Amino acid sequence: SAPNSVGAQVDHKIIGIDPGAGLMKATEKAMKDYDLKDWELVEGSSAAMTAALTQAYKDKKPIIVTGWTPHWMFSKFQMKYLDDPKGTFGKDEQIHTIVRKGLKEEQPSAYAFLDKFSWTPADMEKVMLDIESGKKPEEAAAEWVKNNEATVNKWVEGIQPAEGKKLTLAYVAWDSEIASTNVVKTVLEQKLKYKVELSQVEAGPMWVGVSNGDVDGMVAAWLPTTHADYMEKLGKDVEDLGPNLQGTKLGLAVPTYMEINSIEDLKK
Ligand SMILES: C[SH](C)CC(=O)O
Repeated sequence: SAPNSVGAQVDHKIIGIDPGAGLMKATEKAMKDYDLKDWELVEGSSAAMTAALTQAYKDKKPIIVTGWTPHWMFSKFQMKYLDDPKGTFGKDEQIHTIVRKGLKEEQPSAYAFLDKFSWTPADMEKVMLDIESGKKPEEAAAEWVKNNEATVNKWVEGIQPAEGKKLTLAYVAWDSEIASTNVVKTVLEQKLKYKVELSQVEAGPMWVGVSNGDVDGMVAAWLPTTHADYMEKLGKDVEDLGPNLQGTKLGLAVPTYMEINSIEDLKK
């Protein structure tokens, strides 16, 4: 590509996240669909990607990252998704709550709440931004629960507290799921008196843990496309309680100070 092409400017690198994320599979597919032969998708983690983005943005340097909505990067920075004319990244998706088989019989209160839990991208982004600006996840979650009493009470209305019973939730350290899982933990503990343990794992082990009953559930299933592989393999061994958030989005994201507007522009 030309010496001052965007490829040359970013050393033909797209800064990705953990390899098990569906977003990474979608990006690999996009690199094929758009024939980005000499490009590399850098594997790492959500934290490493946001650190690289923060540094590049501070230095007003070009950077292309695997992005998703909800995410604080779109409110903290001036960011834009690259157009995806081939539709590789799919359309609006949802985040689902998935629980182990048997939870309904053994932990009816937790099951009833997890079935009711649902909130908006704005709710999630508020908690994410508080965590990004330095609050501990449990603090940001407790604050959101305190400030959203009406919503929370609707979630737990008529559900019997489960004094001291134990519950384990799995999640992957994506900024969005750190926020949602801590809010769910706070409600289970404060309102339903469960003792909740969080298990931070990669995406594959998260799905496997719920399917074999090692963990009680998770609120981190990006469907229908992003986690389609996991759902295909393990869907019959879990119970899908449906969406807890509507209107997610995946794609390649860049600071608005970059001229490019489409994935097609990466080929030049
Ligand atoms: C990075 S998104 C939160 C989820 C996924 O891509 O699997």
